[in-house]
Amino acid sequence: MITFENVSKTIGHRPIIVDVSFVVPDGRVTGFVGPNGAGKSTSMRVALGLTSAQQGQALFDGRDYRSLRLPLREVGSLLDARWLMPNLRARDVLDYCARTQGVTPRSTSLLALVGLADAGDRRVGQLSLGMRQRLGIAVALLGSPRHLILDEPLNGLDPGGIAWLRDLIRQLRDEGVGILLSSHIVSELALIADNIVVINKGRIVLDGTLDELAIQSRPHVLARTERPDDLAQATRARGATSAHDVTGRVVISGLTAREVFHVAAHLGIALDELTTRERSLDDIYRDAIGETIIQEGE
Ligand SMILES: Nc1ncnc2c1ncn2[C@@H]1O[C@H](COP(=O)(O)OP(=O)(O)OP(=O)(O)O)[C@@H](O)[C@H]1O
Repeated sequence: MITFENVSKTIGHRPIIVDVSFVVPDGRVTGFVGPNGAGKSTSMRVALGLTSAQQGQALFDGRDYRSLRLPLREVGSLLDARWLMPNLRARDVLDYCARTQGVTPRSTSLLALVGLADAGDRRVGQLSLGMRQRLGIAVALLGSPRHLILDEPLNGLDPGGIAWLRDLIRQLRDEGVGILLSSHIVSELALIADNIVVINKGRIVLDGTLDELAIQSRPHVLARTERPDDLAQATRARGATSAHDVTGRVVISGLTAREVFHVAAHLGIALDELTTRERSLDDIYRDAIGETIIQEGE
């Protein structure tokens, strides 16, 4: 298990991550999502001992990364595939990392696993971004680690590569590996993650299983009328929550479309549009990061 315990990091006077706490359980995929600059990479870099935090700690089964004697055997990571030495051949990168980490070299089987069987003799600098991502994943898997930290691993992969990596991640999860996987796109994570942790402006703003988040997906009724304030007020009087979206529609939760229709009819409010919208995981995410299109009514 990976545990982030109240991790805070400031650069200059600027808080970069603030009191970050969450758990990456074994045998689960934890999706780590947030907008650009939210603090995902910094949290991962703190965990991997690449940068220090002023407060708190991240532990792998209770141990600090820097205290691990042969880290590659316990923690695999892919932060930025551009770091890979450009002049080395792909096979040599794997052999070099294996030798320095006390891990049995198995470059041929790993290159095959990540779909680079024919590229082992090519220099890293000649590989495409997607191919370097695949090589980086091979490096992460060298020591058959129990924990994986993957920063935007789907970047640069073509649709076939994305499907391949999802399958590989599921397979590793089923073998008991605890995987922390970052992305900007929550719907992309929903296809693979068991848990979702949302970070925004350096703070964790949502943390739950996909099932827990699904419970929050209450449907909304959207109504367009020339008397939006009257309709919003009338539905609130019936115990609903109502707001206006940026297109001027009234957004009502807590009543069905049929009930909204009756409220409007009772007051003689003409409706130009009445629809029900499920709240997607993306809506919940956007609410959490304060990007929702819904503005609270008066
Ligand atoms: N070495 C640094 N010096 C100054 N600011 C930094 C440094 N490293 C990161 N930051 C700032 O910290 C904030 C968080 O960056 P971080 O890379 O962790 O975000 P992120 O969520 O991974 O973003 P992205 O999705 O764009 O990769 C950003 O505002 C970034 O500019």
